[in-house]
Amino acid sequence: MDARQLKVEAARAALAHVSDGMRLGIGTGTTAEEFVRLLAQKVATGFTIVGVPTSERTAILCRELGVPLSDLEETPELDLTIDGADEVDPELTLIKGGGGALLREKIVAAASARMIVIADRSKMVETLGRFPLPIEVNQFGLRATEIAVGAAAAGLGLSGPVTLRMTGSQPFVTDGGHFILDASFGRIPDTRALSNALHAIPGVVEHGLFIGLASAAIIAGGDGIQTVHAARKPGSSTDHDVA
Ligand SMILES: O=C[C@H](O)[C@H](O)[C@H](O)COP(=O)(O)O
Repeated sequence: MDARQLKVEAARAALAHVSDGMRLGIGTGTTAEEFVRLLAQKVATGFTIVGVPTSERTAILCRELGVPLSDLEETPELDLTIDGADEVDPELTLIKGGGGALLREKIVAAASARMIVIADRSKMVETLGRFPLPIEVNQFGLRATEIAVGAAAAGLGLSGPVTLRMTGSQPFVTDGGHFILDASFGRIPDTRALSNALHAIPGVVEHGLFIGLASAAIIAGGDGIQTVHAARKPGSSTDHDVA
């Protein structure tokens, strides 16, 4: 099975958790897009859901395929969010934001009673950090924020290049109008400490560590589907908690 087929299988397994009438957070990225395609097929047969997209990109695909949409103003509490991830560890702490949607994704996940992550097995790691950590920052004071991010990491014994994400010759701009710094710190043994340190920097809008948000991960591999459940009650401890 190729990588795309694995994403489709994870998305298909997640669809089984979607019930008629649900208020659904809809993620961003290539895996989430496979979910949208399958969801649209179900909607076409009369299945009723309302979706809150986590990016303009996802909203466009949903509209094209006829998936009914709402937003968090109209529908501030969601039953379930289905989203992809860049890395997933055994505790279901995630790195997200490879597609630049981490801020809206985190807001939507936090507004959901449950979050199910869908991914192919290549995203499972023992310790997060192989994938550079996306950090969404205000455009104002970019250089100062970049230096503060490096210093915060150094305080935790982490180091590595922090680079401004580009699209061609221009900085990548998120749906919220911010920039993204990609931080290649390598292994992140204490995700909560890094989360707290990054949140203490005024120019940091949000970061791509999702702690305590995922309830389950549906992981597709060549040998089938594995569902990993979170050990703790989701929402009881989030990445905004002080350690
Ligand atoms: O900002 C993008 C998101 O966090 C994506 O969910 C993540 O990058 C995974 O994307 P993909 O399914 O394309 O690997």
